[in-house]
Amino acid sequence: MSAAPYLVADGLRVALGGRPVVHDVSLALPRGHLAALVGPNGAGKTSLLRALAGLVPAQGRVMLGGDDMGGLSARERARRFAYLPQGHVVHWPLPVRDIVALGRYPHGATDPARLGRRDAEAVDRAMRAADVVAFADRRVTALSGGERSRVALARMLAVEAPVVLADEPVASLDPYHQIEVLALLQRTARAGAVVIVVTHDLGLAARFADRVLVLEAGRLVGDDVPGVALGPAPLAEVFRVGAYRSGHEGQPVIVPWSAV
Ligand SMILES: Nc1ncnc2c1ncn2[C@@H]1O[C@H](COP(=O)(O)OP(=O)(O)OP(=O)(O)O)[C@@H](O)[C@H]1O
Repeated sequence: MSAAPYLVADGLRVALGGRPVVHDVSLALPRGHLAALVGPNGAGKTSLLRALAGLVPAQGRVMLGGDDMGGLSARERARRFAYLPQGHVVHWPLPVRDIVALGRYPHGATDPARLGRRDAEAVDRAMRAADVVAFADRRVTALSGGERSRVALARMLAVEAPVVLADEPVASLDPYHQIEVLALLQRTARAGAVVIVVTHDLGLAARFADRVLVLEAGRLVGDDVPGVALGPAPLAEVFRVGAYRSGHEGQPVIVPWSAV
């Protein structure tokens, strides 16, 4: 695992409706790392992810492996940045396999019924990883909310992009699948991707992230290992909570406990 920065953002600024919502954010993340992006409601987490993926106009620069992302076509960006939007639920009455196959669209696979071997293998890998093989042939509209979330995750994984940006991917999942999905995103990172996961679950962030990015009112106010970025002072100042703190199996345990 190389510690050299791979995804680099320099002075990112986003304004929405004429109001600045991301202020001068710079970060540098190596391949192999899972970063949790945390912060109170409205802090700008979604806006920052979308700016990294080039999905919202932003000032500043995003570099990937030394390449400036500013000059790339939308399709090339879509191959490099797999993005799972917040609360993404698929409403089209299509079979799960076809929805997952849409993840191969940036690679030129425009017809889910006629995938080439590499695309079909990527779709199978993604369906196995997200644990949706059992309902591969069912229409996605006939699945539960949590099952649909995993289909959306599989579609994102099928891109097999070097950067994975997942906005609250475990919000609607049961505890088993929350842990499974974060373990899966951690494995995706270990296999060489940069993974950024937005979450409000500080316990899961502490358990799975190599690094925690703390956003407050559009500014990056923390960027460190979980035990430091989610230490007592930032929890009180940024999140206005006190927490029970311990350790288990070498990982920090942080359970938000009281409003302060
Ligand atoms: N289309 C928009 N036009 C104007 N302001 C917007 C728009 N979308 C979001 N905002 C504002 O931008 C700020 C950042 O929103 P963003 O969704 O990035 O925050 P967030 O940290 O992801 O929030 P949450 O945790 O609630 O999902 C908020 O103050 C929000 O009200």
